[in-house]
Amino acid sequence: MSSVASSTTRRGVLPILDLAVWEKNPTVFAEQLRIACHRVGFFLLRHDMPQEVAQRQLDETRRFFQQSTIEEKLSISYHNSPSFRGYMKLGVENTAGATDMREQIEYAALYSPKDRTRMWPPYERLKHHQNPWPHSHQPELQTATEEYVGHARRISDVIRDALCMALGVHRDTLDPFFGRNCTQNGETDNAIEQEPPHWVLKLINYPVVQTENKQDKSPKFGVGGHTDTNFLTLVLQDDVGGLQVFSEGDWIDVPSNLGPGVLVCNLGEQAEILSGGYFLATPHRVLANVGNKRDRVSVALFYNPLLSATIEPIVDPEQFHSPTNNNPDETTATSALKWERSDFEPWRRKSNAMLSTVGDNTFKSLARSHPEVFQKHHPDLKLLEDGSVVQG
Ligand SMILES: O=C(O)CCC(=O)C(=O)O
Ligand SMILES: [Fe+2]
Repeated sequence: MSSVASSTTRRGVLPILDLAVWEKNPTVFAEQLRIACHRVGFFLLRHDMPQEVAQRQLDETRRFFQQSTIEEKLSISYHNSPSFRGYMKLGVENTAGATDMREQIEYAALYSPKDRTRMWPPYERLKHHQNPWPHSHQPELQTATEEYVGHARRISDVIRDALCMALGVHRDTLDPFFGRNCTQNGETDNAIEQEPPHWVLKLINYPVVQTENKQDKSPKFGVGGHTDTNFLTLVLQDDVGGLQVFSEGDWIDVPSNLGPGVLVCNLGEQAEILSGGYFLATPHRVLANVGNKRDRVSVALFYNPLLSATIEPIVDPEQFHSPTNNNPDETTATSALKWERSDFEPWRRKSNAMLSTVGDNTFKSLARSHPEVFQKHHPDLKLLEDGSVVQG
């Protein structure tokens, strides 16, 4: 086994995978991925997009947050978007009851132009044909981001195929959940693809937090501990650091000195369910940016299936045996892992049980996180305690 794969079994060290291995030998890559996703749920990925594309994405993101006036930022406010897209200022999001110390812009997949104002099911209303770009003062943000998303989506498609191989099923098994084919700029080619996977992109800024009031001992986070609800997340980060992963009982630091040629990847709850629990949706958090000289910038692509897809296991957890590895050490490690998995519970939101249809779950999460946008744009709907959305 290569040194890359063996690093996957070292406690406290995040596995590092290389897409070049997938190109040369998909079986070897799938095996490394299987171990990473079963044991850790997080891995670093040397990717194959041009590094300039990734660097430009970070630079344009930083420029937006550092150089725009508040009026320019608010000109693309998510308040004006029925599909919850646009700029969110510091303090509007919270995780586990604490305010996240970050500001962000949220973009998402593009769909065919159509009036979806009062459509049913409500998730149809998330399908927009436009994202709010800062055209007047930073048109480069759109160009950079669309190019970046095209690559990040293509890489996500590859990882999806590799995850199928890792589970011992045919590599197109997940196609009905995601559709196939995407164009370079992340937009839909309707001739080939009726509906795109519902990717969401967050451009995030974690401002330097001044060490405030000594009396206030409550820990602050850029984003508090959580598991992602989507299938796969790709994070491009600058070199400031602060991202941590909960693995084998400890919070471990994600290295931030590897440059824009490396993406941080993690699996979300949809991948855990689709794999019958074999892959982990691992808790992670970002420490508040205290004591650093610069803001931290990251760009997270949340790769989701089609909004209409229903998430259920594609492998039978009872029947499932590791497809390529019969090593008894691995079996022992796996049973230990199952026990440790209960440690994740504090970071799973109990009140936030996953709804099986991707669109229902996505709409519920957005409506819960942004009640004012929900009320403003969807006054005909009500969000019930259990997460269902009803008319009236
Ligand atoms: O900014 C990061 O590095 C990660 C952000 C994250 O985990 C999230 O937004 O879900
Ligand atoms: Fe996350």
